[in-house]
Amino acid sequence: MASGAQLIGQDILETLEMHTCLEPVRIIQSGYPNIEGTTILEKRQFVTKHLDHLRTRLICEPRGSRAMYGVIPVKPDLPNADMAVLFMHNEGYSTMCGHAVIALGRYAIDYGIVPAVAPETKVNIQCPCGLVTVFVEYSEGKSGRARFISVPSYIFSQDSQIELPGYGVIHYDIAYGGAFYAVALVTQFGLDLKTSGYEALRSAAASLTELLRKTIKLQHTDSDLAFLYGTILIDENDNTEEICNNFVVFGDAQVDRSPCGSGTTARIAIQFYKHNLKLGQQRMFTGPSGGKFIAQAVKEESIGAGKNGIIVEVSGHGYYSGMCRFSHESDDPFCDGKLMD
Ligand SMILES: O=C(O)[C@H]1NCC[C@@H]1O
Repeated sequence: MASGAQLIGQDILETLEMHTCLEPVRIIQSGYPNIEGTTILEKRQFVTKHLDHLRTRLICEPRGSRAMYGVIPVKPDLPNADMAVLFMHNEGYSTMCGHAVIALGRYAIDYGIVPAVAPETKVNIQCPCGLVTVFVEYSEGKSGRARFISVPSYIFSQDSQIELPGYGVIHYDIAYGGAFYAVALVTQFGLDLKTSGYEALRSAAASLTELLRKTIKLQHTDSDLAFLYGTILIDENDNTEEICNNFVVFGDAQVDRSPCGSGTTARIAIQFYKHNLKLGQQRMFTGPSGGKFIAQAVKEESIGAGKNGIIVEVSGHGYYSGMCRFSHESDDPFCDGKLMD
């Protein structure tokens, strides 16, 4: 096909495509209508209520897939934020996303949102969960690896158990890392992270998430954040120097290809508060793609009500993979996309 071919259809949406450890980061560049709201959580409510057809159009098939993940840049409402973002996935809008902020750190430099500073550029990104600071390596005109400092992570509940039909009694913790995750040992499901198939792992984790969403009540000072985002299946290496494996299933049975940045911060909180990790001690995490993050507990901080949380740093590398221009035709019965397998 000749380059410069004309795009047929209407309402062009332009995106920049990145990924971190294979987990997609589809960043809206143009075509989104004005997003109303003063605070970032009001903006998140606005897109949920009024613009969700654009999320499904961009995230679901045929433009995306069950595994697609997107970012909508919005105007920040915190004075020290360089940029603000909403995150979207196959079911709705996330409150935190580590793999995306790792990619967005580079994007902020390369697309002129912040001036590049060598050897490391600081970018403050306002996320629905709060302000996340990203430090991006920069040398010889090129941005690279990034480390982010997240909002405080903490254990919400620990050593709980529930009867999960088809699997038996499952013991789990719930931890917060900008979003709430259930964390459970994979062996309880009769599975193994290295040898069990992807589908078996996905459906085990999704079943636990679904049951817990129906049965437990989470609390957060912002009620918009008080929901269970997903489940992290882990193996028994919290107290060793081995690589920690994360199999993270979030949204509607969406499998994170990366080790999951926010899940990693939640997991570090569990390791730290269960005395399996000290301040400053680094751990390597890997996910289904084999891509790796390095994380460490940086310091404790009060989260109110006499409780402490842990500030976690996670590092990884995001990469550019292209740009897209999407359209739709008004007589297309699938113009707003559909979630398939
Ligand atoms: O890295 C993360 O935090 C995200 N990846 C997909 C699910 C989470 O939002």
